[in-house]
Amino acid sequence: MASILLGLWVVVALGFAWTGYSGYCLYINYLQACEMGIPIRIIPIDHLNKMWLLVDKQIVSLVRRLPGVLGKNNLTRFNYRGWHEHDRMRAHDEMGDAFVLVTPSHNWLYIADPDALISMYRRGKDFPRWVEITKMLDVFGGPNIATASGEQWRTHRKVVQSSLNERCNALVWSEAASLGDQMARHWASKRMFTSVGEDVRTVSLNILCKACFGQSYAFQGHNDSVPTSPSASFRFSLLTIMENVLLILALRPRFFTEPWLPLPNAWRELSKACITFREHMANFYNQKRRLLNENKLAGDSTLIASLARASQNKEEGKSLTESEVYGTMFVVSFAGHDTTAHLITFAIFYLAANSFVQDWLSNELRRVLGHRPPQEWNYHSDFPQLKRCMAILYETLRVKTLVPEVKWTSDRPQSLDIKGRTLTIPPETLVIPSYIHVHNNPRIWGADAQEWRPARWIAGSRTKKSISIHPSSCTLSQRRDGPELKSNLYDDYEEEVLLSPPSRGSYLGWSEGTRDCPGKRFSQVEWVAIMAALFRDWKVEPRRQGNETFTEARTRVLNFIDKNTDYGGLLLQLMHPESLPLVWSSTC
Ligand code: HEM
Repeated sequence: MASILLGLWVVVALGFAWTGYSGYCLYINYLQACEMGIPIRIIPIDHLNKMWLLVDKQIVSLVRRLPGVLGKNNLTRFNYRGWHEHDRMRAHDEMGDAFVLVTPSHNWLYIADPDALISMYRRGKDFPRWVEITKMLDVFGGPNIATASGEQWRTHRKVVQSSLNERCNALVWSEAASLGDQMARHWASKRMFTSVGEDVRTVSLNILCKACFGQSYAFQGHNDSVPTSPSASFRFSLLTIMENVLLILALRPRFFTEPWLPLPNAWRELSKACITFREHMANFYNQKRRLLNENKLAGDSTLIASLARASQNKEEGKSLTESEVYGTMFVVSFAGHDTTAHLITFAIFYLAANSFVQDWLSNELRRVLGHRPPQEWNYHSDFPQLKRCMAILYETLRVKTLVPEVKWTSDRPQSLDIKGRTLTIPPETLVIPSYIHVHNNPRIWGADAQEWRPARWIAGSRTKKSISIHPSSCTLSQRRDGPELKSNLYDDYEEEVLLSPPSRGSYLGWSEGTRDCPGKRFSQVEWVAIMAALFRDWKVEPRRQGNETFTEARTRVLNFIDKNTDYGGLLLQLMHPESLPLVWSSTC
């Protein structure tokens, strides 16, 4: 009894001590934030407190039920993952181009001025990535390309970039076209389907496995897939890990593999997945290392071959440890497949709600690809012509920017000009590009900035004069004056030009500066080939409910996208796409 009381007393005392210490840190951070002279909001818990990450939304939704200010305050507005997705433009509209959220751990400075952002990206040394956030990704080894900094990061970046080359892109193209085609046929065989989220993830993971790890898998639809072969189990283990990524990042894989812990069955499955994933990574790596030692790796430029070479490199500053190799394999798997997959899922739902955009897209696909089967599509000649496919990618990533970024000032104060005023930012301040505000700003994108309208990225003959100089010189009104989609008037294909973003700093989908996304081209090639395979000969619609008209169904889909956009794990995604059934049919 005495020991229980003592235990309770210790817990309560620790609770008080922690609260007192948090309050003190919050006060110090508040004083520092005041020095910037910009609007301030105070929140009690840091966004990236690991335990908070697991329960933030549940707790906030409970607190919201309380009456008055108890339920409506800074905690319920700003203190959970993805708050900005729900708040949209409000915060910056209320507080201007820069404001700060004060937490006990750090001050979070949000910036929405594109000029200030681009100058921040250009000064990569003054505003490096805050690797503490990505360090969570060192779960299967590391440091890796996403978590290292300085010289160590440069070595990682060179290795990864050297393998994500044009040869890799050509491989991505043919694999994506073939798998996209298999997926389209699978959906057509069901006609009504709900597995878009899982199937698209399978396809994008298979492409990544082929292009980066040299492992080829045929498409298997969701529920049809049983991990029968050792190779397929790699894919399943990675998918299981991705689905539970937050749990793994918070508790680490070791927790799940401790045999003596009484874990629920679902967690035991996760434990198996972690072990299997590790075994596969080791097999892939050892296989390449053996080939390298036997001088049989020449001509293999896959990521895993480059990693094996780097691990055997004896030159100082150019070699990677085995743990770094595994860390990079995991991070590239994570960064390279969920991103594209979530974006394609959004696009399929947008297209289901916009049949005239599907017609616009398939006109281009038929003109460029004719009746050629996917295995005859050519990366070098076909890909650059599929501008409408790219427009749909740019537009989807504009309205659904998946990857949140965090930079910081490290151990020094930094100054940054924001709309003609120089802001002095204290050391250790986190700096967040407010991409939602930048990407939805009507002053940059026009009055319809909040709408998903891919044609804004295409300039046609009516804008020919300005586009013949340079696409990015196209003005806002010329962008708005793009091809009239609904009537499909526009057949003067020769003159279509894919536009660049209106100005630097106005489009942040793949980030900017030295730490931008090295997989940008990979994802573009993958996207275009999948879209081509899906929409040249097929179309998608929402399954109608009762006597619902097309317009009513369209509104339902658009509302569904709005309501279900959230951070499931670390990325923005469409939650529960399976709850809105779609119909897939041939247009031939
Ligand atoms: C549409 C798909 C994609 C989007 C929107 C995207 C976006 C981004 C963004 C915004 C960053 C910077 C994150 C930060 O600063 O914290 C990033 C980094 C990264 N991305 Fe992507 N990405 C995509 C696809 C890919 C693919 C296909 C790969 C690999 C095959 C990849 C590999 C990486 C890696 C390794 C990094 C870390 C780079 C570094 O720290 O130097 N990404 N990505």
